[in-house]
Amino acid sequence: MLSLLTYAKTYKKELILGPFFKLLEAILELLLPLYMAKLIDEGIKSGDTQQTIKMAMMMLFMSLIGLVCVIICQYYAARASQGFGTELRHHLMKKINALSHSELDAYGTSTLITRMTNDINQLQLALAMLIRLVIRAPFLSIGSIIMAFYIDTTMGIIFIITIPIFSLILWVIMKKTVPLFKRVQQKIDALNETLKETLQGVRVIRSFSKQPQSEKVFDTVSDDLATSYQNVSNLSALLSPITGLIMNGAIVFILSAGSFQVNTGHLSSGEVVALINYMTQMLLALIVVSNLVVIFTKAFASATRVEEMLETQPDIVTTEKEIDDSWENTPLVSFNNVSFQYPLSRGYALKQINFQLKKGETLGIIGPTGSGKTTIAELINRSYDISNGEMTLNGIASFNYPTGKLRQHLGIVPQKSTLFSGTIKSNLLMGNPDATEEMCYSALELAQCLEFVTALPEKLDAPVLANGNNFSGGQKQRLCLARAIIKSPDLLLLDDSLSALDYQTDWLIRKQLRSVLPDMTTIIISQRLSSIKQADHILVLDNGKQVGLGTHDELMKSSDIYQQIAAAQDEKEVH
Ligand SMILES: Nc1ncnc2c1ncn2[C@@H]1O[C@H](COP(=O)(O)OP(=O)(O)OP(=O)(O)O)[C@@H](O)[C@H]1O
Repeated sequence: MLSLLTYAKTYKKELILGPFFKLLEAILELLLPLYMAKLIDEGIKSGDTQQTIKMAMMMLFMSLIGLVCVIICQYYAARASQGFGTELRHHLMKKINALSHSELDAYGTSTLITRMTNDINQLQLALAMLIRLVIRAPFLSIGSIIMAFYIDTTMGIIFIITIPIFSLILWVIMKKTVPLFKRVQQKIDALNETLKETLQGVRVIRSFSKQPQSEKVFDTVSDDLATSYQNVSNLSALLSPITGLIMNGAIVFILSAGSFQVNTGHLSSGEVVALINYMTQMLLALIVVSNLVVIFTKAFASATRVEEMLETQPDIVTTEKEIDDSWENTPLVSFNNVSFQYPLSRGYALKQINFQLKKGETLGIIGPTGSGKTTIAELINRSYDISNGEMTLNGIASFNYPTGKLRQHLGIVPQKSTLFSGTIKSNLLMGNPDATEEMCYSALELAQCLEFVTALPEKLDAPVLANGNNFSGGQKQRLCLARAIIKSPDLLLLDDSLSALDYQTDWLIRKQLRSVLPDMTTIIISQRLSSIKQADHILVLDNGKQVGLGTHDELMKSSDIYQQIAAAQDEKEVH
């Protein structure tokens, strides 16, 4: 947990001055009961009005100074804790962006969200409390004991006896709550996961009228979280009454022993009032300590989860070597006996794949569902690294190609169209932040979406809802294509990304791409033969194996599977 404090290093001043001002306030608070005793013994009891007013004014003045110190401390605590949280979130986001797809799959989206929000909030709270209370509370507890000894040794011993009893109770409760807090965090992850799935699939759930079942699943997960919270709360709730019981018992003892000592002349009544004040101060300080224990227990569980992420070493290693970044080399893309196995999966998704692609050429990839087509795109993008064989891009072995540089040359249109909330323009600028309006319109024209975008009243500034939910499947695909084209990539990868379009639009897009960007190397993954028929090379996959490579005419003679696909699609077109 301490290692995370490095993210607060820019707030050294706040981390030192915050506790310092709180300490000043605690010293003043510790002196107040002494003045109270003087006010009673030397002022009220002796009927000395001047001394009473003097002491009262002194107490008021000290309280006002204390108030100023508290305000300054709160300010520093807020600055440091919020700044620390922001810094931590920034580094966590950076780490998430550096993780490979397999690592992200292993964590899951929900836990990433919980760690980014709930866990960092807990850590922010812990830092604020550290500044505000971690010195003040023990200082007040110890100071109260010293002041009690200063007034009367016997009374000081009563203060001392309460400490180990209290600490034992704290220790027992803490030992039991730490694992429960960890469980609560896991349940929050589970709730987020269910919520995410339900919201993402809300249309499907409604279309199948499965709302009652979906609510039942949600209720189960929600009840589970409530039960875990209840278990923790039941234990934590024991803290206040137990500490209150012990301390109030001690006050009763002070009162009875004190009244006896007042009668024998060993203590003044003002000193008994001061002792009760010190006992109350210690009581409150110890309750604060117990609350701090709860806050730090939660923060400890959160810190472990945040540290785990920050310490994860991305399995896609990128070197910073100087490389030839020209994308003029031949072959531009080469697979040499490439095999690949997804982490945690049993078999190979791709086995011994071989093909070469020159600049400006087009490769079509076809094959039944699950045959490994998307996996090839994932390997080229270095979302995953190959397991065996050799893959070169621009003549450089993939392992040596820094991912950041590599991806600048790629334009990928994924199978699942993903748009982000904002405007059409903001989505296009993701492809090329420097693109002018003219470039935006040219890309939209190439992707055959100029017509529907210009028909919108706001045109390029038309709003895009989260996931592009205000556009049709085909419109989303074309906007994603425009986003990829606008960066003028050296290699365009279309992963079944024109499937929602009619044959005419699909054909028009390919024709336009060929005539406007003749030098662009393209890989078209498709289930439709018509989309890849014209390609310079066609790779046929079946169950991860390469079962054909050639032109359409060659494959029509040599590949059984290709012939079967052609026959099936011909038949479909006839029907
Ligand atoms: N993230 C993953 N983890 C484990 N296995 C995966 C993962 N993604 C895909 N696979 C498996 O790898 C194989 C190839 O999947 P891939 O997505 O490449 O097929 P595809 O030919 O693109 O299929 P489709 O035409 O349906 O999109 C499948 O058996 C699939 O179950």
